[in-house]
Amino acid sequence: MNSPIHRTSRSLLLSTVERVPAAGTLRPGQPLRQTQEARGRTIPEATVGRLATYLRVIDDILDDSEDVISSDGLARVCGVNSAKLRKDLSFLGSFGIRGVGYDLVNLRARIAEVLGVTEHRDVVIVGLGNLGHALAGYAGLAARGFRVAALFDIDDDRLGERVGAVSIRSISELRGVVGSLTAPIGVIATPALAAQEVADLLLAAGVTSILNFAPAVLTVPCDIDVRKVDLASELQILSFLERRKSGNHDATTAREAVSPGGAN
Ligand SMILES: NC(=O)c1ccc[n+]([C@@H]2O[C@H](COP(=O)([O-])OP(=O)(O)OC[C@H]3O[C@@H](n4cnc5c(N)ncnc54)[C@H](O)[C@@H]3O)[C@@H](O)[C@H]2O)c1
Repeated sequence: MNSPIHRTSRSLLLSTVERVPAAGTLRPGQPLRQTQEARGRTIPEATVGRLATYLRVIDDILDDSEDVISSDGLARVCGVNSAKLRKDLSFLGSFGIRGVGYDLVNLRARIAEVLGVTEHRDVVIVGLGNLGHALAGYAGLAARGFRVAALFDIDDDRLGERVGAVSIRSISELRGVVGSLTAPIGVIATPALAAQEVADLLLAAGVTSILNFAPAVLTVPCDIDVRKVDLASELQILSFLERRKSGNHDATTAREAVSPGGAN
């Protein structure tokens, strides 16, 4: 692979943006209008992370048959302050109904569009051990707009085993199966030593977004997005912040550096 550059973080370019009418002019159920104005606006990565939280919370609220909520109320249930929520949502357009609150149906549609989950997005999981099984069987994926489209493992003993509605296939089938999907996200749940090899297979099959659970740094071209999930690192950060509570100066001054988003 030419000029490999490892990437784990960047701001996200909002390239297919439409801007909705100004606050007070949007009625519940009114379709969003497209303008040129917001094309190319950059959404900070921390905001994107919080948008996912807002989407989940809005789904819960809509399940309770509420379709309008005040800005303070939405901020409270999302666990952020209302200034931050308003700033985040300003990247999407305006959804406020003056004196009433947010139109949740339109707001949900807009967030889902920005996150690319208006239709189910395919996910393929490689490595169906303990973690892979848990991920593949996680009902929350479907609820949040993702479809487990294919499962792959190198272990012959696992082939054909069903996890939910999907059978585990041989890793040798990955290229053909994944190549037939539309913009799938690849999830790596193999041992660390196999992670780079698996990433290379996913890239060769056309995958451009990878969620890596293996404790390994992946080398990928600069146009590939890699997100890493590391439970142990998160625990280490909490451990670090725990020191802060006991008055440790280093932890106090570095808090912003480890928790820039602060949404969760
Ligand atoms: N990010 C986190 O928070 C977190 C938490 C737990 C585990 N992990 C990591 O997730 C990975 C999986 O953990 P686990 O407990 O499920 O391990 P596991 O040993 O139970 O499962 C690993 C699976 O990967 C398969 N595999 C190995 N090489 C492969 C290859 N080249 N192609 C396809 N499949 C391959 C194995 O056959 C096995 O089924 C490990 O790297 C572990 O360190 C991360």
